[in-house]
Amino acid sequence: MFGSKDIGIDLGTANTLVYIKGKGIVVREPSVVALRQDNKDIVAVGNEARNMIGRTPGNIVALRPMKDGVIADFETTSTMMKYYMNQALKNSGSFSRKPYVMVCVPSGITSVERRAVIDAARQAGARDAFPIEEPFAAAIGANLPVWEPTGSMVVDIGGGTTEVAVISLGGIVTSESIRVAGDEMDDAIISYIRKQYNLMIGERTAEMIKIEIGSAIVSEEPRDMEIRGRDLLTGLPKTIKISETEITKALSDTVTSIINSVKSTLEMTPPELSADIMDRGIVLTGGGALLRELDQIITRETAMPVHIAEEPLDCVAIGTGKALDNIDYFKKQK
Ligand SMILES: Nc1ncnc2c1ncn2[C@@H]1O[C@H](COP(=O)(O)OP(=O)(O)OP(=O)(O)O)[C@@H](O)[C@H]1O
Repeated sequence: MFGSKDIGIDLGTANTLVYIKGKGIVVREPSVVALRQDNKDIVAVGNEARNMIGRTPGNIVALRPMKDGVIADFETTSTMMKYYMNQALKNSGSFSRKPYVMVCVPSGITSVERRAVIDAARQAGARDAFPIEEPFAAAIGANLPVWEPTGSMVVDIGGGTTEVAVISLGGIVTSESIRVAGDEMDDAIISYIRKQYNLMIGERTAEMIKIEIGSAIVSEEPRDMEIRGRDLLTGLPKTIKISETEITKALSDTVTSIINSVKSTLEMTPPELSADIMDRGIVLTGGGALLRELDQIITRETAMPVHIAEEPLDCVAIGTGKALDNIDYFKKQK
């Protein structure tokens, strides 16, 4: 309909993105909320709240309400979603009618929580809201032919979960979801550095190390990096130098879990669809797809071609938005 601006929301455990039909991604912020502990008043949302993680005074807490793929704090999650929805609606001018909203929710949430997210979207001004499964949205966003009778395999590596799915004819044929993804990589780096150097580092430093020198396979010229933390023996701040080789070692268990999940999904895939995947290759989406050499190690271990989607961090949001083109399909499913 002319003038309609339906909305797709990727409510991710690490990042929340809002996509408006015809405009693209209009909100891209971390899924973080800072709350006053006594009365639960919201102090900050998104980037501002993220900068407070590990730095809040006693009465304020900065939290990720969906960390680990489950909604730990449901009310805060709904408030955060409404906040981003309103922000997106405000920035996009007037509407000829209330928008339809497609929400991609973490796969770990229960059906009750799923319904509550949909209700929250309605309260925030949606004409109607529909849930969409994460790997399905990721595959649409990666331009895979999900509606056709051909097998496509997507591996979405987010913050809290890795979702592996084979899709054909508009449905998920086989899938696996594991609670191992970007956050687990950060935790592995934190515990490696604590064990090896007696140095305590925070989540944000661990993520920075992963992005700067993390790799699934050690490169020919391994890089290194200076990091700061708190010496557990003296209690004082300390700077050390760590190498890519060490971080690759720290990440190896996480990477192996992701590879095993891809392998077991392939084992469950009907042969005709496996042949299609062999032709087209496995597509990686989500921020974790950006870990250096992850595509190479999956190719090596599965003997399948592997590609990283264009803009892997945006795939789910774009797919959620594009799914609005097939709104009738989702209405029928509801
Ligand atoms: N260059 C990079 N290398 C490795 N990891 C990265 C890179 N950039 C981002 N990440 C990681 O990607 C993760 C976030 O990805 P994404 O935004 O796709 O997750 P999400 O959709 O919020 O989470 P989920 O899919 O679990 O709901 C974080 O763990 C982040 O550290």
